Amino acid sequence: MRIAIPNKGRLKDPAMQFIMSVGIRPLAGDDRSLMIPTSWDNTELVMVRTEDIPNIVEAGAAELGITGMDYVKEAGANVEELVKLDFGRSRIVLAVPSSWDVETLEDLKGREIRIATKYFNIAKSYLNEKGIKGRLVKISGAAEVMPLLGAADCIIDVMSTGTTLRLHGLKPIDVVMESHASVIGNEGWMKGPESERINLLLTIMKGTINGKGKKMIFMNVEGKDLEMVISSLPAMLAPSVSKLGGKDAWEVMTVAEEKDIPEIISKVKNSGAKDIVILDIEKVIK
Ligand SMILES: Nc1ncnc2c1ncn2[C@@H]1O[C@H](COP(=O)(O)OP(=O)(O)OP(=O)(O)O)[C@@H](O)[C@H]1O
Ligand SMILES: O=P(O)(O)OC[C@H]1O[C@H](OP(=O)(O)OP(=O)(O)O)[C@H](O)[C@@H]1O
Ligand SMILES: [Mg+2]
Repeated sequence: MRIAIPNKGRLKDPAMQFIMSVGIRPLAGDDRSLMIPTSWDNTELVMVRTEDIPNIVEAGAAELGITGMDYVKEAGANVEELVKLDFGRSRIVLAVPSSWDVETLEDLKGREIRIATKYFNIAKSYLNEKGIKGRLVKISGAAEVMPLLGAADCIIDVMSTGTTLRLHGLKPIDVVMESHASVIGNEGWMKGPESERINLLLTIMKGTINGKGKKMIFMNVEGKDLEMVISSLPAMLAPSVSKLGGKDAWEVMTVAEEKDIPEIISKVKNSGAKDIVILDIEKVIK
């Protein structure tokens, strides 16, 4: 099985970290190697450009890939979004010069504008859908400088904090699309010879995401305090309680969100819990 992951850009590191957290370890090859065998049998990582991954997966050259959904849409690739990931979030916006007396899309109607973008296809269907007359200027990056240069009037580009837009005298007036990174698959993966292994891998990937930000908490509680401690705990279903040998004491175990841990510690300690142990959760497979 082949998994295509970005070899450059801002999705490269989080994608590799995600693959490793799933339990797939790249087996050291040359730093510049673009095909890397892994600790999983017959599973290799193919290191390619983020924007090429939708086409590579559509062609079946890799069964799975990690890329941005903006690039999936731009490529118009026939692939399936299989696992939504928690990185690569971005917003593609239409931005115009701040000096323009234009606040909404409506204000642009009737004007002939030139729009610089690397998202040519996304921009084309956006303009059609919104009924805006615009000539697209295809560029490969640094879109924000194009209006300053006079190469275009406006841009359609990625914005995250908005700093780059401001720095170049631009303001966003509409969100064209919201994007995030995902694991994508070839449409035919369910019928392919690798389908069982892919399915298992997807289950583990989802389990890894479910486990993020969750902790397991163990504590010892005397019988007289048990009810009070249990009532102050969250749980996926209910806390599990087991008797400690020989005395009226219990071990209580539950799963909680990391952000709730300080409050839980304070509550259960005040209710009489002792020997509180908190452990990381690697995966939660449902
Ligand atoms: N602030 C951001 N700027 C650009 N892309 C972002 C940002 N935040 C998230 N992304 C997402 O990351 C992906 C961009 O990856 P890509 O490797 O093409 O660009 P990059 O990191 O800017 O590298 P380069 O432009 O140098 O090739 C897209 O899916 C995009 O939506
Ligand atoms: O809203 P901000 O927080 O300022 O971030 C957005 C900027 O970051 C990216 O540029 P990048 O550095 O990837 O350069 P590129 O345009 O050449 O890809 C993106 O293309 C914007 O220019
Ligand atoms: Mg970039």
